[in-house]
Amino acid sequence: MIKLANLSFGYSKKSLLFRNLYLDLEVGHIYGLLGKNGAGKSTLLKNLAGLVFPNAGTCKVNGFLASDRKPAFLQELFFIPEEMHMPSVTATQFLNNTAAFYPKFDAIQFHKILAEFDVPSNSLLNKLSFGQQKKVMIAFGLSTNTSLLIMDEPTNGLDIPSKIQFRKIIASALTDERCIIISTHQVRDLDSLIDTLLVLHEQKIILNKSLDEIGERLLFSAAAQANTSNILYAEENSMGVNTISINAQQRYSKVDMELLFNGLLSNQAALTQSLK
Ligand SMILES: Nc1ncnc2c1ncn2[C@@H]1O[C@H](COP(=O)(O)OP(=O)(O)OP(=O)(O)O)[C@@H](O)[C@H]1O
Repeated sequence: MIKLANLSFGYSKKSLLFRNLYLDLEVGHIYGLLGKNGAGKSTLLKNLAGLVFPNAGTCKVNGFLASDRKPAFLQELFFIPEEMHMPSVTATQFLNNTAAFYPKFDAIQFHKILAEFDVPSNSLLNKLSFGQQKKVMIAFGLSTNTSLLIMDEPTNGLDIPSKIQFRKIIASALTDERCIIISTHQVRDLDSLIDTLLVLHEQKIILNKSLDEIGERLLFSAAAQANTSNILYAEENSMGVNTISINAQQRYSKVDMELLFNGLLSNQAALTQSLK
């Protein structure tokens, strides 16, 4: 559904944010996009949404060049940016004005998600709190039922119960016809939600792997001290040490995304080699 080929992009030609990027993403998945501050996560998402254009290479979504911004491309895409300017209309008025752009929009679903999030549909959007505004856009984005839903830092501004609800609502919205991409710094917010991890680092996608594959190849453990052989990365904490090692015995462990992300930044070669 998404194909980036040889994509290079920079806000100035002299300093590229991405160089010769290749990336294939499919429907039926929830991707989590991680990267350090300034790595270019939001910019990558904007390339996918056709909001900025590559300097070289192509970005195709559903077969359309994102930069062409054809109606058939736009009606299958919903992008929730990190920060939004909300109009002075109610959620119901927003639906009446905007839903027509999305042929698969489901108004019942919209009101249902708003109710689950406990957001009033008759208050002016620009008078809602930041977290409530986010919830309205998440509810709207999900209800468009577009084949591509992109969310940039969606949990930023949500309180703890809402984050739990967010995970539940997103998980239930995934279908075989839909691809959801979520960028965040709050790795824990993606727990039990994403199935594939993308890591953007130093102009490249250095990881694009399902959590199942990661768990097959790597073993994540916590111990009083590092006592396993084949340790690829270790982080000490007050309780002992968290490690990533080669999963030679095919044991099950839950992928610790934060540990893996830190490990990739400090021992990229060994970890990516083990994940090949
Ligand atoms: N419109 C713009 N014009 C020029 N430079 C920009 C613009 N938008 C972003 N940048 C620069 O591009 C780089 C990547 O920014 P981007 O927002 O994509 O990173 P990010 O990974 O999403 O960061 P964060 O995690 O801090 O949100 C930064 O150095 C930023 O200053």
